[in-house]
This record gives sequence, structure tokens and C-alpha cells, in this order.
Amino acid sequence: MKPVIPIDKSEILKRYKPIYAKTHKGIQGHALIIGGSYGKIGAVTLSSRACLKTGCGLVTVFIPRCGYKIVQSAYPEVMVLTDISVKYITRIVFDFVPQAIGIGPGIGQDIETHTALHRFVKTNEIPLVIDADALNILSQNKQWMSFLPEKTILTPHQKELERLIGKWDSDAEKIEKTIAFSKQNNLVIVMKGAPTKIFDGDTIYENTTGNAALATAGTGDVLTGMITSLLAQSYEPIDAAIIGVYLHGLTADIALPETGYQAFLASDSIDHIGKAYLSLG
Ligand SMILES: NC(=O)C1=CN([C@@H]2O[C@H](COP(=O)(O)OP(=O)(O)OC[C@H]3O[C@@H](n4cnc5c(N)ncnc54)[C@H](O)[C@@H]3O)[C@@H](O)[C@H]2O)[C@@H](O)CC1
Ligand SMILES: Nc1ncnc2c1ncn2[C@@H]1O[C@H](COP(=O)(O)OP(=O)(O)O)[C@@H](O)[C@H]1O
Ligand SMILES: [Mg+2]
Repeated sequence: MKPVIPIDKSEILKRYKPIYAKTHKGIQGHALIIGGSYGKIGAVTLSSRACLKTGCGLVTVFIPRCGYKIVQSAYPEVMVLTDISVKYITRIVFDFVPQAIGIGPGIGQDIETHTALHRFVKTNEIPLVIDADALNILSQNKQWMSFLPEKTILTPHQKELERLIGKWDSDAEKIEKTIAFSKQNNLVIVMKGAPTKIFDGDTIYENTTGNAALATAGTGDVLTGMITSLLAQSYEPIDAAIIGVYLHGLTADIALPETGYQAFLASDSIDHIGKAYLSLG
């Protein structure tokens, strides 16, 4: 097996592109975040704010109708498109071309959402990040994997990973199965945990930032927004995954002296994205 590559500051500086002084929102990338369902609009709200705070120029969310006022009043900077259905996503339609799409936070597993996801993956060619319940739906329909754009980024936590690749008996077997899954389907796998590992075939990266403060609701939704943002800003999928995971962990390291482990919230992660960027110099 190849040596595991640590994701540290030097690895990030090889990939990070500082902002061009004459840039404008029209070339900073337009990201689309698709997700939310009745009671889980918070997931896509967090994701969309994290996406903006990570630097892309425009962010639109596609959500069920029940989330319209929630997202619009929480974050006026985010644009909102709604499904025809009130509580779940049933048909994904949008009238612009995003540079990247993040799908899954809070999307739920209604049967009509399965159909909507199937229709979406069959036709979508835009760089993609898949998380949460969209991963769980994909796990139940593994034949859809062949529709995904190459190097689509999947961000499973351990349970979601198990649903995707099946159970393992040891850490070594988990790694082997994840490499095989990444290779077979030509995917970037962000295996979330402590620490998070990223698989690009048999090349494995291991994050050096982050701490137990991140063990709280919505931090994964934040990560999805951050990686989608970087993808929309024209980073290669592997670079978007690596920089996203590093900055996300760093938000918790920077916040820790202020919040301690217990009082840290996913929103604190978003609030510290700026300082995480500044630490890159
Ligand atoms: N405010 C919100 O609206 C929130 C919505 N969420 C959404 O809720 C839906 C369900 O997601 P969940 O992940 O909670 O549910 P899942 O059922 O997918 O996963 C949680 C289960 O996995 C187990 N597990 C094992 N190892 C784990 C690990 N390392 N990390 C996390 N869980 C591990 C947990 O104990 C639990 O049984 C998703 O669509 C998600 O986006 C969550 O993100 C929480 C916040
Ligand atoms: N003990 C820990 N140390 C470091 N990172 C952690 C720890 N616990 C959770 N995380 C990170 O927090 C995030 C949790 O994601 P996820 O389980 O999808 O949360 P949610 O679905 O609630 O948004 C992942 O990025 C994971 O790596
Ligand atoms: Mg999650």
C-alpha cells in the first residue's frame, strides 16, 4: 500500500489559489445546494451559508416549499428555488448552469425523493458532491453509480460508508473496500471520522485538523457546503475535498479556546471559516 499523505498546511498551500484582485461574483462560481425536507431545512440552510462563506460568488438552494421563508429569512444572501411539493423534493429543476452541485443534506428518503434523485443523476453532468440521505438512497440503488460524473465526491460518515460498501471486520478491510469502491466507480471518497481520510483510488490522504468539538449536529452539512463551494470555484475534485476537509477541521481548532468542546455548534464552524482562510497567510 502507498504511504498515506498527511493533509497539512504545506499540502494545502500546493493547491490553494488566493483570490484574484479583479475577480467578481460572476466568475467566483455559482453553486447549487439541493436538499432539505420538512423538519430538516436546517441542514441545507447550514450547507448554503458554509458554501457562501467558503468563497463562491453565488449560492442557490433547491428545497421543498416549506423551507422557502426559513432560508430567505435566515440568509438573505442565498437564492432559493422550490420544488412543487411542500415537504419533500419530488422533481429537481433549475434554470441556470451551476459550476458545482451539492446534494443530500436533510433531503430525507421519501419514495418521491428517490425518483427525483434517479432522474437527476441520469441527466446531470455538473461536478457533484453527494452527502447524507442522498448517499443512503444511492446505497439502495448502486446501479445509479455509473451515471455519476467522474470524480464525483462522496462524503459518508462511518454508517453511511457501511451502507455503501457493506460491513467490515477490521480497519484494514474497511480501507481495502473503500479503495476498491473508489477505483471501481472513479469517485473521490471523503471518509469522515476522527481523523477524516480521503480516497482517490489507492491514493489516501489523512487530515491533520479538527477535534471532538465537531461531534455535533450539522457539521457534516457544513463540510458539504464548503467542498461544493471550492468545486464551484474551479478546484479539481480532489483539491476541493482536501482543502475543504482541512479548513473545516481548522474552524474547530480555532474556535476551541472560545467554545470548548461541548458548546461548539455547526454554526460556529461556519463563523470561523474566515479565520481558517486567514491562517493560510
Ligand atoms: N439540522 C438539521 O436539519 C440536521 C439534519 N441532518 C440530516 O439528517 C439526516 C440523517 O442523517 P444522520 O447522519 O443523523 O443519520 P443516519 O441514520 O444516516 O446516521 C446516523 C447513525 O449512524 C451512526 N454512526 C456510526 N458511526 C458514526 C459516525 N462516525 N458519524 C455519525 N454517525 C455514526 C449513528 O450512531 C446513528 O445510528 C441527513 O439527511 C442529514 O443531513 C443532520 O445532518 C443533523 C442536522
Ligand atoms: N471526534 C471527532 N474528531 C474530529 N472530527 C469529528 C469528530 N466527530 C465528528 N467529526 C467530524 O464532524 C463531521 C460530522 O459529519 P456528519 O456525521 O455527517 O454530521 P451531520 O450529518 O450531523 O452534519 C465530519 O466532518 C466528521 O469528520
Ligand atoms: Mg451528515
